[in-house]
Amino acid sequence: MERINIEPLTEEQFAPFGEVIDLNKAENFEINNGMCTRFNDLATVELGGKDARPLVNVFRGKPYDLPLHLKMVERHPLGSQAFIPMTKRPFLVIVAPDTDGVPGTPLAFLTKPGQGINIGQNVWHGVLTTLGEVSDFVVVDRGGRGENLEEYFFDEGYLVDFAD
Ligand SMILES: NC(=O)N[C@@H](O)C(=O)O
Ligand code: NI
Repeated sequence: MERINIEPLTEEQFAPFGEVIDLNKAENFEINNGMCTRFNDLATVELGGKDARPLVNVFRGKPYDLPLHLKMVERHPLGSQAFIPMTKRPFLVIVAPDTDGVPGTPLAFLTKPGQGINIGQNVWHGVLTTLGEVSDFVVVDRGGRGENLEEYFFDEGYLVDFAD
């Protein structure tokens, strides 16, 4: 089975697939008489299709073991999907390029503690992959009419782990 090594998440490498949400780099300013810092406009919410509206959700992810046998990636043709961790725990992000409607070789990234991601509309990705312990994420994605989930099951799949 082909192996995929997990790399540190960088804006550059993730740029073709979406945005990295990092409060250390985000636009921010003081509000409420200096009692609050607003980290502003962290990601672009993409909403396509009929009656589209943003959904604000919490996903409580159970931890996966490594090595991970990646059997499937999915995409959301009608909208983006942002994952913002509610705890400062790294998680695994898997994305893949599209080649004529079929995912190419996936890439695997490990976030820094507290970093989130916004996966672009119609971008192939692995489902939320939590590591270590059950973790909550704020997830902002698209609601409305139409089918917003396309799944692709690999013949053999990939073994995802840290390099030896
Ligand atoms: N199914 C669902 O809402 N979650 C997936 O889209 C995912 O990317 O985790
Ligand atoms: Ni998804």
